[in-house]
Amino acid sequence: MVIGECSTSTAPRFFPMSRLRKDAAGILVRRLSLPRRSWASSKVQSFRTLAVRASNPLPVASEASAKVIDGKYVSKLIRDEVAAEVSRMKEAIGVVPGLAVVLVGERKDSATYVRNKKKACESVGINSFEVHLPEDSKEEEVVKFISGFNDDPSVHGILVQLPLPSHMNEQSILNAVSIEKDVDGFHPLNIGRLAMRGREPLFVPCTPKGCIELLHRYGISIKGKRAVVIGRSNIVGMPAALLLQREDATISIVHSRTQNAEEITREADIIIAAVGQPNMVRGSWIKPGAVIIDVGINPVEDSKSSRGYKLVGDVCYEEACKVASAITPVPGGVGPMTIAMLLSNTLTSAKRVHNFQ
Ligand SMILES: NC(=O)C1=CN([C@@H]2O[C@H](COP(=O)(O)OP(=O)(O)OC[C@H]3O[C@@H](n4cnc5c(N)ncnc54)[C@H](OP(=O)(O)O)[C@@H]3O)[C@@H](O)[C@H]2O)C=CC1
Ligand SMILES: Nc1nc(=O)c2c([nH]1)NC[C@@H]1CN(c3ccc(C(=O)N[C@@H](CCC(=O)O)C(=O)O)cc3)C=[N+]21
Repeated sequence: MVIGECSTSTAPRFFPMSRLRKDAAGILVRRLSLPRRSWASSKVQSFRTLAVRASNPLPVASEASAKVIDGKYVSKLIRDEVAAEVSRMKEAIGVVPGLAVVLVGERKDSATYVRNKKKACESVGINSFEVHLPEDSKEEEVVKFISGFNDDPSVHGILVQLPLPSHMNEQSILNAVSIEKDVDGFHPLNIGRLAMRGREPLFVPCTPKGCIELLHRYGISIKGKRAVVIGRSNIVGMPAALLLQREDATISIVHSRTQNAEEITREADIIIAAVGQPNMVRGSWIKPGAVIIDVGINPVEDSKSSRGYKLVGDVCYEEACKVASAITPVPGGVGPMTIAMLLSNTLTSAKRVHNFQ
């Protein structure tokens, strides 16, 4: 068996993509023009019923198939909104938001992510700046570039691509990013404010923010729900749990030392999986009707793909979609939302510094 393979038995009944797209478009486009809390349509309602069932499980037929939460589609909507705001701002006050990306080393995946971020900036009219430093750079050199971007008024957001080479102290480098330009939301002051009642961070980390945005845009209520976050990293799991808590969910966090991960996860109405273990969450871990947000991006061997590998999530999609009421795919789920949130945070930063409403 290939590492990370989960179910190869009965093929699940997927919604045809064309129908799904149409469905999602019908729901989401309408909702965008309304305040978030009053997004009400019969389609939203019927979807919500599915999600709410989670707290009162009903038997699910073997043919059951979860709704696909289409992150690619929603991220496109958000990018269109950002593009419209960027051009409105440019016309009104002549300011174009700018994002600086700092890449250190030669990791291929990091280089791809940075290239994608650059393309995404271009697509919405945000200026992008990039510095690429060699693997053996000194920490002070990285900090010097960050300081330059901190002082540059045409830069409104700074992102230091992670992971950094192992000889570098990630903490001191991230601390060097001005909190006003911390569009990744990784500065301890931003995270601290996220954790405190009545305090507002300047920026919320992009991936967790993207997860919550997907739940909102699909009309899935969070308040009072039991949510389990699998993973407690500083960049995904921990801020995801804090955000869910701010949305009035009751949270459990599962990590590598958790003894009864499956049992705890099976209690959840909402699962956010951010582990980095291909297909770890199996069908048996999921309460019928639960909503699943799969953050994991794991390359697994695939001789059928021209790249020699394919990307899979932390959740066994084929099994999960027979039990859950809704699920994000990998790819095409949380990943594109992360980039959309980065663009949105950069726009917010530029608006804030220029006091542009
Ligand atoms: N879609 C997107 O935009 C993004 C996707 N990712 C992906 O999300 C995944 C997680 O990323 P990241 O948070 O950075 O990863 P980290 O490796 O930093 O954290 C992984 C977390 O999972 C926990 N964990 C590891 N193994 C197990 C296990 N067997 N059971 C329970 N918990 C476990 C770890 O526990 P412990 O703390 O005890 O070590 C840790 O808290 C990766 O696949 C990554 O590629 C990441 C960022 C953005
Ligand atoms: N400072 C910093 N901020 C980050 O936000 C950050 C980081 N460092 N380091 C690495 C992780 C990972 N990450 C992803 C972003 C987009 C996709 C994405 O768009 N994925 C596509 C697939 C892309 C493909 O096919 O290769 C998808 O899921 O559909 C994935 C992963 C951001 N991260």
